[in-house]
Amino acid sequence: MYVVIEGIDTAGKSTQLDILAKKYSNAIFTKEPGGTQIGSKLRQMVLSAEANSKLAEMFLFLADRAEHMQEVVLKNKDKIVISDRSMISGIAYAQNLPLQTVIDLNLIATKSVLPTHVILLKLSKQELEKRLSSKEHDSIEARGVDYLMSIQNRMEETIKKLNLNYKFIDASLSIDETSKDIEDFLNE
Ligand SMILES: Nc1ncnc2c1ncn2[C@@H]1O[C@H](COP(=O)(O)OP(=O)(O)OP(=O)(O)O)[C@@H](O)[C@H]1O
Ligand SMILES: Cc1cn([C@H]2C[C@H](O)[C@@H](COP(=O)(O)O)O2)c(=O)[nH]c1=O
Repeated sequence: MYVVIEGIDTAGKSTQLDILAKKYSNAIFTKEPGGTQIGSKLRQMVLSAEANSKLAEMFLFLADRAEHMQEVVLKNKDKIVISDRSMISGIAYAQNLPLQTVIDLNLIATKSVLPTHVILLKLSKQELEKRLSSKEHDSIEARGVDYLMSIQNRMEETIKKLNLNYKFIDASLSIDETSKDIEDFLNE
C-alpha cells in the first residue's frame, strides 16, 4: 500500500500524519522532499530558494522524487508506505509547464509507480489565509494565497486526470473528524 497525504501548505498534513503514526506503527512514514539522505540536501536547497530558475527548482524536486521512489517506496513495496506529499505536489507546483509535460516528467521519476491511496486535504481561501498568518513563510509559501489556491486546484485536476484512488477531505473539519475520514478511506 502506497498512501500519500496531499494538500497545500498548512492544510493539516503533518497533523494527520502524527495521528496516523500512532495507528499504523508498522508503516513506513516518509516525505517529499527530504525522505532520503540526498533528499534532505535537496529539500534545504529548494526551500531556501537557491535556484533562480523555476526549471532548475522543478528538476531538484524530480531528483528528490526519483531517489525517494527507488530507495523508500519500491524498497518497501510489501509494507504500508505513508508519504507527506508525492508526485501530485510535484505536478501541481510546477505551474511553468503544461500539465501533461509535468505528468510525463514525474512518471519518469517515479518509474510510473502511482500511489494506491491519495488523500487531499482541501482548504478554503479564508482558512488558508488564517493559517498562513500564524507561521513564517518559506520561499514557496511567500508566493501568496492566490498562488497556493491555484496549486490546490491543479492538485485536484491531476488526481482526477491520473484516475487515482482518492479521497478529498475538507481541511476545515476538526482534527478528529479528518482523522476518522482518513481511517475510513484506508480501511475501505
Ligand atoms: N483540522 C484542523 N483544524 C484546525 N487547525 C488545524 C487542523 N489541522 C491542522 N491545523 C493547524 O493548521 C496548521 C498547519 O497544520 P500542519 O502543519 O499539520 O499542516 P501541513 O499541511 O503539514 O503544513 P505544511 O505543508 O506547511 O508543513 C497548524 O497550526 C495546525 O495546528
Ligand atoms: C514535493 C514538492 C513540494 N513542493 C513545495 C510545497 C511546499 O511549499 C514545499 C515543501 O514544504 P513542506 O513543509 O513539505 O510542505 O515544497 C514543490 O514545490 N514541489 C514538489 O514536488
